[in-house]
This record gives sequence, structure tokens and C-alpha cells, in this order.
Amino acid sequence: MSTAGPPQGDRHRSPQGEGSTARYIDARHVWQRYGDHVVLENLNLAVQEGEFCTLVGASGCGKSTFLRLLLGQETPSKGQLLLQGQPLAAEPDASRGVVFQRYSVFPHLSVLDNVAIGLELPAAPLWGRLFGARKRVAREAAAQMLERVGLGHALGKYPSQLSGGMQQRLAIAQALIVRPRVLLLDEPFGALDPGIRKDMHVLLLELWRETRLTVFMVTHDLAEGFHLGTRLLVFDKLRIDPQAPQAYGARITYDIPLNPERSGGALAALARVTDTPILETQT
Ligand SMILES: Nc1ncnc2c1ncn2[C@@H]1O[C@H](COP(=O)(O)OP(=O)(O)OP(=O)(O)O)[C@@H](O)[C@H]1O
Repeated sequence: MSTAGPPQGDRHRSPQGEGSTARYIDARHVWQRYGDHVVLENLNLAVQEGEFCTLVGASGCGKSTFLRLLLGQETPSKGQLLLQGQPLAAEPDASRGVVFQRYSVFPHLSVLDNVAIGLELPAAPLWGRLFGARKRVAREAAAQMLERVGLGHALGKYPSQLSGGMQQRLAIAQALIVRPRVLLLDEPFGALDPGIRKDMHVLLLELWRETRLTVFMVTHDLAEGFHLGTRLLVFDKLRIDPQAPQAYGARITYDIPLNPERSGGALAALARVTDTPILETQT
């Protein structure tokens, strides 16, 4: 079986990976492999604060893996992930919020508790709950956040009593209550009906404009990726060995600037095509 080293004669180096300024998140020569399975291969990416990156690519090409690396759930096999020039914390912390397609919320907690606990747990790690005035403040903040995402009327309900769209609103409120600087979204609207998705797009863009969060969102819906992002990142393999399909991993093969009216035009100079996808068949 071929071993997956850096591509020979790599003509496709990412312009973002080297030499660009104002890097907020910086992925430098990142590899991720599980045993013999190379999932990400020499991935380079520089992202400015406040960008809205949408991640697309074939199923299994490593988009969620990259989100897990950004979250700190996993560390790269090789290479570096930097946040403002410092290595990313090796485990999830409040600087990064995450919303998955499903099951992000606690089923046994009310809507209000699901969000308030995000403030209570870090402040009272021993008991998990606050008391008195501090508890009131946390619950008021949670209620305000829930109002903001359109769940102000459902504070006492439980997740099982909510529709899919409402559950994702709750998951977003839960992620945002701790004021993360980076929001990671793994197909957050994949299970929702088209009409509800549109409402969620409006909400997400409003929240992004208000918070100026840096967003990474995986989606299988290309139209959604083009509509929401200020930058579309396409994950793909540059080379494939039919005899050893797991020998080579994906990287970002296209990096397309989008919606310049939202990104203030700053991206035009930064984002451009990175790596031309050329399939190299190895025998
Ligand atoms: N912890 C792990 N151990 C072994 N293999 C893993 C692990 N995590 C992911 N993989 C493998 O890595 C590959 C990439 O998975 P990943 O979920 O990142 O892809 P994806 O692009 O997000 O796919 P999809 O679009 O279908 O969600 C898959 O083949 C998966 O089986």
C-alpha cells in the first residue's frame, strides 16, 4: 500500500497557508489519520476573525474531522492549528461553541435550564448550579438569549416537546450563551424542512452580524453554503489510489469568496482558489 507523504511536486500550495496577514485561525500543514486511514492531508488555511466559512465536499472526506480539530476534541496527527497565533486548546472550551445536526441539547432539562446551565456550570463547577442572585442573573441572561432566537414563549418546555427547528434554535442559544468567539456548525439544519431552514438562515445571519463570530459550517447543501458563507471551502482529495482508497486524505481544494457585501470587501484580497483538484492515480 502506498504511504501518504506530502504530495510529490506539490504545485497546489494554498496562498492562505503562507504569508497572509490578520490570521485569526491558522491551520498549518494539518494531517489527521486514524491508523492507516489518512483523512486530512497537509491542509492549510488562514481565516480572519468574523469570516463565515461554509465547508462542503463529498461524504466522508473529513469536514467533520476538521471541525473536531477546531473544537479541540481531537488533535492533529501532524501540523498545527493556531488561534490568534497560539496553539488551540487541546480540549473544548468556552471560546468555541458547537451545534450538531441533532442531539446537542439535554433532553432532561427544560429549555431555560438547557441554556442557563452553560452559565451555571463554569461558575459553580462543584454543584453544577448557582443559587440566589447569581442564579437569577444567569437565568435572566438565558431567557434573553432564548427570546433572541425566538423561544421566549417556550422556556418551561422540554426538548421532546419542541419541533426540529425549535430544537436547533435551542442548540444555537446554548452555544451562544457562553459568548464563544468561534461557532462550529455541523450540518445544523440538515434534518429540517426547507421552509424552516430558510427561517434558520435568517436567524443565523442576524446572529452572525450582531456577534461578528467566526463561523465554520459544514453543509451538504451547496446552495446553503453559497448563500450563507463569506467563503466557501471545498474539501477534496488531490490524489486517489484505487487499490488503497484510505492512503490519501483531503484538503481544501477550492476557497471561494462569497457575498462580498457582507464581508466588507476585505476577503477579496485573501480568498481565492487554493489547490487545483487534480486526481493523481497511483498504482
Ligand atoms: N475516530 C475515528 N476513527 C476512525 N475513523 C474515523 C474517526 N473519525 C472519523 N473517521 C473516518 O474519517 C472519515 C472522515 O469522516 P468525517 O465525518 O470527518 O467526514 P465528513 O466529510 O464530515 O462526512 P459526512 O459529510 O458524511 O458527514 C470517515 O471515513 C470516517 O469513517
